[in-house]
Amino acid sequence: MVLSTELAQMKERLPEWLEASRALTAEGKTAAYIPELAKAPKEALGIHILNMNGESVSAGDCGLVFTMQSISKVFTLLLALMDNGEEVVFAKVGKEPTGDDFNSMLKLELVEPGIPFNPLINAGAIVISSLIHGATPEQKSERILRFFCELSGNETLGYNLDVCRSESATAHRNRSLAYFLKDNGVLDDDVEEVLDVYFHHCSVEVTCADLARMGLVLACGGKDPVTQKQLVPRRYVQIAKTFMMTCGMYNASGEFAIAAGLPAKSGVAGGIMTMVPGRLGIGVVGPALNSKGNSVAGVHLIETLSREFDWSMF
Ligand SMILES: NC(=O)CC[C@H](N)C(=O)O
Repeated sequence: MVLSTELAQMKERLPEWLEASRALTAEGKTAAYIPELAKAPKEALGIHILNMNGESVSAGDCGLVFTMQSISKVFTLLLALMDNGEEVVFAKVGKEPTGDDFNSMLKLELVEPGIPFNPLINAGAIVISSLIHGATPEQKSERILRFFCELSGNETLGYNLDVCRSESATAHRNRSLAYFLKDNGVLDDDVEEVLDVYFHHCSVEVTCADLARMGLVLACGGKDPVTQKQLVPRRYVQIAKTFMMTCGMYNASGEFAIAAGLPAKSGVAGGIMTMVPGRLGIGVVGPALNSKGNSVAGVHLIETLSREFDWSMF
């Protein structure tokens, strides 16, 4: 009841807030280090918000299709935890934010034992890709895609292979990270095979509505509120949401936690998945990024909504 009132208020004000945030896209840039991502419409901004009763509101360019990029790391972490358990996963990746860029190598050399600080930076997510069960890279990717389909309630999710190839062709930094990890004894598998899995899950295409649904499952402790199916153990969802709060917005996570106070995960295609725990799933896209790699207008829009509706968890 209360929620419906909230959604009705949102529906009314959302277009105005969205346009105010859209103005910030002029300050941002699309990701250029993956050439295919540079083609995204820079001034686009869209949002979809879904509640547990299946009611939703959306505004702006919510029909835009984009690749998940780093948002996928939250879900590969969940699958790796389901495949291996906490002990195995956290022997290979840490639990701490880095304060460095998402693709930084710095701490891998500086801090013993040379494992990635957390599963949401590139180095950590590459290790997580290697922990997904499957006999071949294709089988691992297939399991990941199925899992994403289940969580989004969208059986038609697939890859953007142009983005996948574009990333693979220019992934000098991620290759360096992976070889470094191999040398540190953190990666057991063949580097190119692990990267193949990583590039594929980063290039899964979604809309804001898909992200909102996936966020809602996390907001509900791993239970799909539509089907009432427990898709992920609650404990693992707790872990994933904690990482989203501490590391989900890269090295702007502290700033975002203060401004919005919500678990969130961004990707370099401009997507942000966030949630109001126990209540709402939210998907946002705005391909123009700030210097930390987060959607400049998307961050502003979520911060506005959180302030207006007093969503901060703190
Ligand atoms: N921050 C991101 O979204 C990074 C994901 C991207 N695929 C990369 O590895 O660089």
